[in-house]
Amino acid sequence: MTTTSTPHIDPHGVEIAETILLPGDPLRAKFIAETYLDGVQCFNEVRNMLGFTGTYRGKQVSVMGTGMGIPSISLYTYELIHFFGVKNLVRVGSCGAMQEGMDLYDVVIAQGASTDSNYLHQFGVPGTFAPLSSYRLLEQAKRAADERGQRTHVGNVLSSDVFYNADPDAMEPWRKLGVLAVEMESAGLFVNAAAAGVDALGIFTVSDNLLTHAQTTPQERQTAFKDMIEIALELA
Ligand SMILES: O=P(O)(O)O[C@H]1O[C@H](CO)[C@@H](O)[C@H]1O
Ligand SMILES: O=c1cc[nH]c(=O)[nH]1
Repeated sequence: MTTTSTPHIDPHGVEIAETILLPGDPLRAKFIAETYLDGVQCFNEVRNMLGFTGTYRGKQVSVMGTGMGIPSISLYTYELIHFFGVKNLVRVGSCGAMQEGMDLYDVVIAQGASTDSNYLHQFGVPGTFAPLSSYRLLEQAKRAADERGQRTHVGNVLSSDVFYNADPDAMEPWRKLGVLAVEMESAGLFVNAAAAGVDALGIFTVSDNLLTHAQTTPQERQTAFKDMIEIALELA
């Protein structure tokens, strides 16, 4: 790749790995880099959307914040894929669980991402496109989780444009269709990956339970999601 910078990413000569972990929170990206990677170099500070490259068990891997919502993750992943040659994009996020039997800190792996966003309309399909994760990455992540004895929920998530919904029952139709959890980015990531022929996955930690209203603290959202991060790093 010959690109040196884009409007939102300026790596100033630092390489970006083919595999990247993508938390919404740039401070979670910094935490992951400082906690798990060796030989870390910062590759992006534009808009404080911190990105880092290092090695994990000898393999090069990058990690970068995406911001919140489909518009934000979509522009960063478009640039990472089309200008910097990134091939495996693994979102590591928090989510709100909406099915019985899901506890705080459980790990959710997205097989697909339904959405209430208009982002997919630009692709002009004469129907509804189902944004799916990469089967290869999904299988690897599930295997890594099983080997750790980690309880996981695999299935559909909802990538919503709305965090504070005017309708208190807005999640009910999705819940009735078996959607496991709500977050705000994966459908944009998955359709960008599909359009470019690269691989993407979403792995989440349950930070909120929409049925019981239990929730984790802001500090925990930044640093306490160890299982999800360690599973994602197995994909490097
Ligand atoms: O923890 P992150 O990765 O930011 O993900 C979730 O948290 C944010 C909302 O608090 C949204 O970005 C949602 O998708
Ligand atoms: O309820 C939640 C929790 C995390 N992220 C979301 O988008 N919603």
